[in-house]
Amino acid sequence: MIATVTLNTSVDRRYNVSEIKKNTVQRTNDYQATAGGKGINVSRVIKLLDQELLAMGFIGGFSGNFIFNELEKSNIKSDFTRIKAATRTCLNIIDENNDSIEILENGPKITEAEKRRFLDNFESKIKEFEVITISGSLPAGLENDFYQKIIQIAKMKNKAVILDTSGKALIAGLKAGPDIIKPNKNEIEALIGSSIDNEKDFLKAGKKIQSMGAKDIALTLGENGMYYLTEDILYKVEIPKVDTANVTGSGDSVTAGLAVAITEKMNIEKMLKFANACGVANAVDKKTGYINQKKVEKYFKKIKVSKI
Ligand SMILES: Nc1ncnc2c1ncn2[C@@H]1O[C@H](COP(=O)(O)OP(=O)(O)OP(=O)(O)O)[C@@H](O)[C@H]1O
Ligand SMILES: O=P(O)(O)OC[C@@]1(O)O[C@H](CO)[C@@H](O)[C@@H]1O
Repeated sequence: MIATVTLNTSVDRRYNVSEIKKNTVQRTNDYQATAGGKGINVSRVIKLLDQELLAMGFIGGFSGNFIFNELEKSNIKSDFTRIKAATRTCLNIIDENNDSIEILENGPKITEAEKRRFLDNFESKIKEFEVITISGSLPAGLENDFYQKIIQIAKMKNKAVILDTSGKALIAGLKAGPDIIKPNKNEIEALIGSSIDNEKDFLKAGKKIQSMGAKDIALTLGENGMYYLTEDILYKVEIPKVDTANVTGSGDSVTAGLAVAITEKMNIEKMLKFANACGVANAVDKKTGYINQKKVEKYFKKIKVSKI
């Protein structure tokens, strides 16, 4: 079974407007609230790919109940740690040209007792999991090494870990040796402090990040596909040009695809095609963190993976 860890869950609110304007009231009928936070998107996509999973993390307040109920409706098993503070809300406002503004709340304060309850519960369940995905920012009150602690628990039992986070949480998480990290361009540039403009730049950055503890690095590049670096091989993944509807959650769909690929023991080239097909399928759909299996199959056939 796959476990998804979302410590900073969120009610994601999408608003589509004709034009994003300042200093005026805008009304719309085209809006939606979804259960979100990166790992919740990962959970939904894993479920849409027909894999068994357990969603873990923190939820609190009405917004936390919303997330719990939405997962129940989708038949996604969850085992959240309830917190006193309320789960956050994140906004995504999209105009007719698909330009968007995202406003992300930092998230609730987690207490010492809540932290302990989560870690104890995670540790008690670890033997049930084959792959663990860990996604998103850390809510307030959690130290930067919290993901590191979770990964250490997983690696003690030889479980595969995919980590998708940024900044100090990523730097600390690397120390515990995640099997795959999934940064996007901004995240990897922030991590190494220089820009990545070509394969050579990525190879240099990737080797440095591997020396910090990561095994494989999946660098997602939006419409430009992905680079994937293992211990000794750099792969380039080329994806088809598509008309996008909402790219939010595409990275999470890639994480879901990677987790499913590991569970199904796909070879690396198939895994890269499959994960990117999930990313593209999410990008063409209006819903956040959502894929249609038929579209995944369609894009899978159009994706090219080459060794560099
Ligand atoms: N405009 C696009 N057209 C086609 N495919 C896309 C597009 N944007 C993203 N994808 C697919 O999704 C993958 C992940 O995208 P991206 O690099 O934007 O991730 P991300 O920034 O982590 O996303 P998010 O944080 O919103 O989940 C890409 O590698 C690609 O396969
Ligand atoms: O604050 P985080 O956890 O980094 O990001 C949260 C978030 O922007 O990521 C998802 C897209 O990947 C959205 O559904 C969600 O609201």
